[in-house]
Amino acid sequence: MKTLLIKGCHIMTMVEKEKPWIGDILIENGRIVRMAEAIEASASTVTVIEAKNRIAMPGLINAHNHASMSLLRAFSDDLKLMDWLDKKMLPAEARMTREDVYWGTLLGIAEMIASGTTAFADMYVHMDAVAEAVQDSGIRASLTRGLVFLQDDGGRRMTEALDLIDKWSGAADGRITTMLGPHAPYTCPPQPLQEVSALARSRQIPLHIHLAETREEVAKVREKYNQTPTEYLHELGMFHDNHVLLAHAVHLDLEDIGRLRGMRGGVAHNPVSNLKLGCGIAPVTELLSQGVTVGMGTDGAGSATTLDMFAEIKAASWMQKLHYGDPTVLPAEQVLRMATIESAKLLHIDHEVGTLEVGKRADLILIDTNKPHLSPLHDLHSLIAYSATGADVDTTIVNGEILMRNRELTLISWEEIQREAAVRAKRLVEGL
Ligand SMILES: N[C@@H](CCSC[C@H]1O[C@@H](n2cnc3c(=O)[nH]cnc32)[C@H](O)[C@@H]1O)C(=O)O
Ligand SMILES: [Zn+2]
Repeated sequence: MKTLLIKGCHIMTMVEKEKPWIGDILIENGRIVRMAEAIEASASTVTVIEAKNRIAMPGLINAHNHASMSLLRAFSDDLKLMDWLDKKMLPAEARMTREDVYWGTLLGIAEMIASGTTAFADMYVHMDAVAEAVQDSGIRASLTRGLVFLQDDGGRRMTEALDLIDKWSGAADGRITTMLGPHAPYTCPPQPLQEVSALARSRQIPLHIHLAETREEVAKVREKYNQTPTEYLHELGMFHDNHVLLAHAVHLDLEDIGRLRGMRGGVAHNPVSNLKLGCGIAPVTELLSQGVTVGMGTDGAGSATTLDMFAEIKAASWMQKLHYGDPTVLPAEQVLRMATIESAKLLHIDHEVGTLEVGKRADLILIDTNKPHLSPLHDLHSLIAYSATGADVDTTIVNGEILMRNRELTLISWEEIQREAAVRAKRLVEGL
């Protein structure tokens, strides 16, 4: 039996309104089996982590990503989203081989593990390679083959999407789950969108889609269908009896927010990507007040340039405070819950992860507070939300397995990833 004992840490469970306390965490066979003030190591205990000055919290969950786009980081910044996508990303992506996607995804995963992310939702191509990277690295992920329906491809994308689901759902000790991923309202006409929604409903597969990211998108959809993007999806019946993960949801009017009320799934807020692309401020406070689940993601490193969820946590809270001119909006504990348990709900894995609770999977991180910018220890939620960065995470654990210890990756080799990524990244963007 694999046993891990973490001793003497501040335990921040992220269960609503629970105050942090100091104690030990016992992990057996990938699950948290006990949390108490003092737990003695037994003979079968394999590993003991002395965690004085550390804060233990649930691993962060990145609810919207294209991990392999890490290969395109800092290649074409400061462009409008549609130019960025059409002129830079899509041509570079058209060159990507399966091996490129494997190494690109590992690059993204290395960054995620090193900044305290233990699960992510990914929409991309060559998803077999993404799944293999998830399997090899020990992280958890919800995977979907992105479906753009602009040209007839003889059903190839859809076949790949279904193959991913059949082959990888529940794989890697249950670390891999899958979704169906129509890309966005402006790349998916009504008929295929309706078909994918119906298929998702009949097979009870969650959906993952971009929504209302830019003003241009709103104008495009208005011109084509005389509807808002949210209305378009709603009228097609997508939200009816489907779990839907909506990425962005920046441009929603009050009626749109009403359309999302009571939906299964919810919104993945990507504040840094929205800021950097000048998209706008998503109506997070209104969505929350209507009871819509709001989690958090980074989007690909091609736009956000970093996969550090601590940057998203700060941006999310500060954007709402700025928007309302009110510092009481989106407080520390709530924004941390968005990056953990609320994101877990979007990935449909909240029964297993997202809080530190006995019986749940041991997906957790240790943050080293023995640093000037993390002292003193007044309110730990505030400290983590507003002062910590990904580089303060010193240990990352998924399913009870240590993926990073004292900032050293354990299962994957940074040297190898760096070497492979550098060569591939160069080839992908040559001449673009
Ligand atoms: N191009 C693929 C579909 C890939 S799905 C994931 C796509 O989302 C794209 N993407 C990344 N970030 C964003 C974003 O912020 N908005 C819209 N699309 C994005 C990304 O470039 C990638 O092409 C095909 O035709 O089969
Ligand atoms: Zn995206």
